[in-house]
This record gives sequence, C-alpha cells and structure tokens, in this order.
Amino acid sequence: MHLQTMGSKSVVDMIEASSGVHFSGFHMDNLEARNTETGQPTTSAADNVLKQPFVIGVAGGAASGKTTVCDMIIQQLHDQRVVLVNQDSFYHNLTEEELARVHEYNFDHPDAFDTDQLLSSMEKLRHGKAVDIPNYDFKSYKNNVFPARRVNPSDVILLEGILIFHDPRVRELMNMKIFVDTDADVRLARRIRRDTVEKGRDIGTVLDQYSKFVKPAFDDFILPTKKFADIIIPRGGDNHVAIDLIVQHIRTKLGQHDLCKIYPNLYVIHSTFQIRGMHTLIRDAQTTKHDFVFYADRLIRLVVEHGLGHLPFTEKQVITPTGSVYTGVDFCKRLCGVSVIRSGESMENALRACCKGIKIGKILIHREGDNGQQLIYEKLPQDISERHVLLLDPILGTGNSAVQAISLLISKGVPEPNIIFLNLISAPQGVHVVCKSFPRIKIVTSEIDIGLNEDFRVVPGMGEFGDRYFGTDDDEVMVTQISSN
Ligand SMILES: Nc1ncnc2c1ncn2[C@@H]1O[C@H](COP(=O)(O)OP(=O)(O)O)[C@@H](O)[C@H]1O
Ligand SMILES: Nc1ccn([C@@H]2O[C@H](COP(=O)(O)O)[C@@H](O)[C@H]2O)c(=O)n1
Ligand SMILES: [Mg+2]
Repeated sequence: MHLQTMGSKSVVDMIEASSGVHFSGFHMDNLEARNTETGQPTTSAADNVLKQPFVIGVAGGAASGKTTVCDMIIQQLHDQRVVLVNQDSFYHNLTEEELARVHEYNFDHPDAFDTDQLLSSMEKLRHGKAVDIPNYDFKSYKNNVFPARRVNPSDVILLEGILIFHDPRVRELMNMKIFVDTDADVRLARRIRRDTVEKGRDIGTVLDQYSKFVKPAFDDFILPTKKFADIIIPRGGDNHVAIDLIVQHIRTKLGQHDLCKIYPNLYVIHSTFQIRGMHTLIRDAQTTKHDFVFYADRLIRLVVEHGLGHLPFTEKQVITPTGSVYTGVDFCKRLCGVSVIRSGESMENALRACCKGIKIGKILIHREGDNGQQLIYEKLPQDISERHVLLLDPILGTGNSAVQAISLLISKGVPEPNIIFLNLISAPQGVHVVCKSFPRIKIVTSEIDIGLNEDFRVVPGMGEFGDRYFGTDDDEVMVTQISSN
C-alpha cells in the first residue's frame, strides 16, 4: 500500500469523504420565491451557497515535493481547468530594517504570510472572478515583482504551501486536503541543492536558516497540521499510485460537480463516512433485507431532511423559559408528499417522521419497456396546487417516470419551483432529462452514479429498490405472500 492510512479509516474512505460540501448550491429563479401562506418573500436555508470550484489544499514541509505533486496532478488533469495558487505568493514584503537583517527573519512562521490577502484572492476565485496574484522573488525577498500573475477562475484550484493548513479560515475553503510527507533528511538535501543552485545562496546560510527557523517551524507549526489531512502521501512525487488514485477521485467528483454546475437546482447532499458506509451497505448485493431496509431508511431520512431545508421559511420569535426572545424560523406548513408507487412508498415513513400529519398522495406509473410509460393511478390532495410538493422516488434512472410524475403535478396546478424531487441515487441521464424539462424544480439526491446500462438500469446502482426494500426479490417470500392472501 503506497498511501498511508489515518487511524482506522481506509485511504479510499478518506479520499471519498473529503469532497462533499461544494455540491450543495444556490440558484435564484428569475421569479422571486414567495411564501405561499403570507405572500412574503422567502428564503430557503440551502439557498446560500454559490456553485464553487473544487479546492485541493497541499501542505508539507519545505522541499517535501508539494509543487512537484501539484504539477503531476495538473498534468494528469490536462482536460480540466486547473490553477495552482502558491502560498509563497503571499509572503509579506520586508521592511528596510528586516531586509538589512534578513538572516534573522523567520520565513517559516505563520506570521510571515499575508493570509488575509490570500483569503481575499481565494474568495474572488471562488466567486468566478479573475485575480492578480503577486509574483514572489526568493532572491530579492519581494512579492510585488511585475507583472503579477493573472489567475482565471477554474474548476479546480490547487492551493499549495508549507502552512496552508495552519489557518482554519483557509482550511475551510478546501474540499480535499493532502499532506506530502517526506523524510526530513531528504527535504534538507533537496533544500540545500535548491537554495544553492536556484537561489544562489551559500551552504552555510542555508544550514543556519534550517536549524534556526526551518526545522523548529516544521515541528511547531507544519507537522501539527498533518492531522487535518484527508490523504497523506509518503515520498511525494515518487508515489505514482497515490497520485493516480487522487486524480481518479478528482475526476469522479468533477463529473458530479459539472452536473451541479450545469443544473444549479441539483443538490447532492454532503458526503461523509457515514453516508458512504450506508451506500456501501445498501448497494452490496449480499446485504440482507433487514439491513437493507435499516440503512435505506437512514439515508432516506437524511435526504428528506435536506429536502425540507429547501422549503421557504418565515422568521418567528418565541419566548424561552428564561424569558428571553429567541429569533428563529417557522416551518412551511403548506406542503405535502407524493410517492411514486411502489419504491417511493419506502420514503413515506421518513417524511411522516419529519412532518407530523403530512398529507401524502400517490402516483402509479406503469412501465412498458423504456419509453412506454403510462400513468395508471393517481390520488393527490385536492388543494395540491397551493402546496409545496416533495416528490418521492428513490432512484432517478432514465428520468421517464419522473417526467411523467412532474408533468402530472404541473397539470394539477403545482408551480414548478414548488416541486422538490427527493431520491437516493441519480443517474446523470435522468438528471439531464428532468432538469432540461423542468429547470425550476429542485432535485435532492445523496449520490450521482456513473450511468445506465443497456437495460436502462442505474450502474453501479443498487438493483430493484422496491424489491429489495419490500422483500419481493425473494421467490419464497412472494409465494408465502400470495398463498396467505
Ligand atoms: N521525487 C523527487 N525526486 C527528486 N527530486 C525531487 C522530487 N520531488 C521534488 N524534487 C526536487 O526537490 C525540490 C523541492 O521540490 P518541490 O516540489 O519544489 O517541493 P516543495 O514545493 O514542497 O518545496 C525541487 O528542486 C524538486 O525538483
Ligand atoms: N525569501 C524566502 C522565502 C521563503 N523561503 C523558504 O521557502 C520555504 C517555503 O517554500 P517551499 O516551496 O519549500 O514550500 C520555507 O521553508 C522558507 O524558509 C526562503 O528561504 N526565502
Ligand atoms: Mg513549492
């Protein structure tokens, strides 16, 4: 194994869990959202994050191979828009006094960097604006070397530097954190060569700086940030296996990320170890019915809670038992669920558990082949046109059933922006079909799969959800049920 593991987590787990947050997104419809009960403008809690680039932090000691690792990642991601932002660019300029005694200046201390400027540049990049990043000159110790480097907004930002994990505000920007872990003697040897050959320094000065500042700062400030890493790469650029795995993972994540960028109303819930674990269980063909139901229920609950976060709310004040005022929000009350029979019914309990007394309608769509969809049954609340609708179906495959169901809701007078489609797994094909047909509905899902196979089944998928959830994939159970009726 070339990748090091942290605690009991496998590296693949850590890679997988490291990149969820940016998939939640924000989209303001051209029409202003309004609370259907009060007619007041409303806000949805989930509507506050812009679609943003995938940010990868790369930390490690000086000369550990950070830049080399970043260059290798960039090279392998040649078909993506990737930029490298180096913490070195944000070194403070030295005063005349500091310059005169430069050998006493500690370039390895967190205070040597203008972190506020780094944050402001990152903020602009994350919001799609180009920035001019200073060029740092190691020989003159100046960071305003003309011209500044123009960095354009990109899909992936690699943020590299010895202390890039030190400030929590910078860490928070990152979707994935990599620590390049190279032996101290190798780092020192490389540093001596680099500083004498490239920076024109004499070996005595390099060794003095190393023992006075570089080594202590590594121990005090850099090494303690290793614990924040999702992935630790021993031996830096020599570790091709680790870099291949990382690039593979970034590609997968970018696929999802691209979909979320194309369709701002698609929300993939934040991935965590727990969520990955639940998916692993329900996707495993060997999982028992009991476990399948248990873990599917847990995941459904998370998707439902996330979906509810997209409902409009109004401000509400209450008096607490201490007599103080608490300013909070009031839930949206005009809502209902609609399940697509039969799999969608598995999501009803979770919705009922979250929304006491909620009305739940049903739609049955008969499938003949891939396109011969036929709506054969519907029972919906009479006043559905005045409600927000949570449409329930665990799998979004081709999108044909979903389009049928959504068309029916719209024909009943439900405004498109009032529909939130909740599912566990979406195939990209289904996302395209639904989002293109109904650009103003919201889709909340827990994972986006690779695609559909020749039988129009989602892959890797989880098989027939309804059969696995209700136990009807087992012939014996079928016979027992039929004979007992
Ligand atoms: N795997 C490696 N084998 C040999 N030399 C390397 C390797 N990785 C990096 N170097 C060299 O070591 C020096 C420091 O590497 P660099 O990637 O710039 O480290 P960092 O960005 O962490 O300071 C550079 O001169 C680079 O060419
Ligand atoms: N004028 C400077 C500024 C910084 N350094 C050293 O650079 C190291 C960080 O750069 P990496 O590419 O190695 O991450 C750091 O250890 C500083 O001591 C310098 O020598 N002179
Ligand atoms: Mg470097």
